[in-house]
Amino acid sequence: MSSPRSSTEASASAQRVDAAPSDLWAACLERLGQELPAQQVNTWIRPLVARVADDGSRVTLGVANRFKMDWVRAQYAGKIGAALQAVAGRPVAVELVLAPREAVPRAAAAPAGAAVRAQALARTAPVLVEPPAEPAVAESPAAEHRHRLNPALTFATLVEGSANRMARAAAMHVAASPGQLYNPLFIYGGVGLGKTHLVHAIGNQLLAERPEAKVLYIHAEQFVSDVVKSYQRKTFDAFKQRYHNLDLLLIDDVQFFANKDRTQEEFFNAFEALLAKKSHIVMTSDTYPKGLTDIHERLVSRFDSGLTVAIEPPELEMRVAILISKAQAEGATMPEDVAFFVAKNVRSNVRELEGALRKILAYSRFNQREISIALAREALKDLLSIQNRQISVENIQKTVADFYKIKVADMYSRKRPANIARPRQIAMYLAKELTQKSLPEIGELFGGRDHTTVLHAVRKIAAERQTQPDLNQQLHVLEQTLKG
Ligand SMILES: Nc1ncnc2c1ncn2[C@@H]1O[C@H](COP(=O)(O)OP(=O)(O)OP(=O)(O)O)[C@@H](O)[C@H]1O
Repeated sequence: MSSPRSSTEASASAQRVDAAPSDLWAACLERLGQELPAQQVNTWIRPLVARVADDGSRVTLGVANRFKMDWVRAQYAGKIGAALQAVAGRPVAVELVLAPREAVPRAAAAPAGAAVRAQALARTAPVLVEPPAEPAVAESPAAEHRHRLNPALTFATLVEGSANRMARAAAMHVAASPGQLYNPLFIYGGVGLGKTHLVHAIGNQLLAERPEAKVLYIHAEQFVSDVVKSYQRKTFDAFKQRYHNLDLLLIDDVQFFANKDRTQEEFFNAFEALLAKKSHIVMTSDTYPKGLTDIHERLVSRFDSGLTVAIEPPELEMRVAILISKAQAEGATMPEDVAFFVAKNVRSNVRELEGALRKILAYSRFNQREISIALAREALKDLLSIQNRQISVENIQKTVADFYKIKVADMYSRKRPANIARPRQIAMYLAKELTQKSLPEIGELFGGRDHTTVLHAVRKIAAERQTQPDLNQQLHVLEQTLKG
């Protein structure tokens, strides 16, 4: 378990040093080390190549590439400025610049000379480094290509499991060879299952290999709003310039294009232009292409013309692996038995798992207690009681009966026509998935059926879900409805 945050906060505030210019960056790193998780400091801040002005009024930080520059600026510039001010005892200007390549060599390249020393020093010990041999190049906003990627969402931080194996493999293929196979790549699945994470990972991977690639991540709603603005301002040329010249377009939640004819037309144009120049398009949606409503057929058929892959809700073991890995990233250790306990109780999606983990970590830090099942139970008290209250077999039977327009009484009846038997099997499957009830208990609640009948239904629906997108989609809707 990580040490409680409160004690480090106390020592951080006591550590005002009025550092001399030559020690300023070292002191700043030390302070940030107390305020932020070690992983963040080591990944993003320690590798910066710092140059402190002689009078200590300004610190210039060399960043390896634009991508890192965007992230450091958005996430850490404010914190770095505040830490510098705290340790210097007066405001210190912070400037981010692109460091010449040789000042911050890429890991793969053989490092040489002063630049190596600078980087090695910057990585291992918080010291003031010499100014780079060549003047640093301040980034010009005009030259900056804003890809809007979140650098934290990478393949490395995406846990693999059977739920996302195929989508992940296809995504990695696209990142390695964009414009070739699987174009467009269409990824669909329920809420919070990692679609956005996966598309960011594609963009981040491509940029890591080819920093000059023109990559854009955009949410479909933002695309809609760009179309509207271009319409109002009559700036469609600029719009085309922006979207038609990309190497990789990552567009999230295309179901938002429904009923927006002009947007669909512009997207169709961008789509055709990008495919013609062998650029890659990756889309996500909450449903498979033919399940999209109010989107023109010509667009739907194009969505489906490359590879369409689903991301399923993660199975138990994958949920456990995600919890353990996310806890580790936060600098905490989650014992396996606790991870199993949480994963068994939080089944819906990864976003909810993350929420549960955050609660447990905060509860543990606040109370200065080790993470255990008892602590997790207390931390998740509200969530667990809501779940227990909401998902009952009766609730499932009613929801499924409503959805398929049959009578609730048919859930217990002996009737066998397919339009009744199938929803009943679906309800049994959901009862097994979403409640803690045993097979015999479920059988009892379905009109006193044998547990083998329930087992047969559960296996049948689980298998069909893998091969029938329609059924899978209906189950997603039912699950989301039941989980509220
Ligand atoms: N396999 C995974 N391993 C690690 N983290 C994951 C995984 N899947 C999802 N996550 C995390 O879960 C959270 C939700 O994922 P994400 O935003 O990608 O979901 P989504 O499918 O795009 O959801 P929505 O449809 O609501 O936009 C993110 O913080 C993401 O990093």
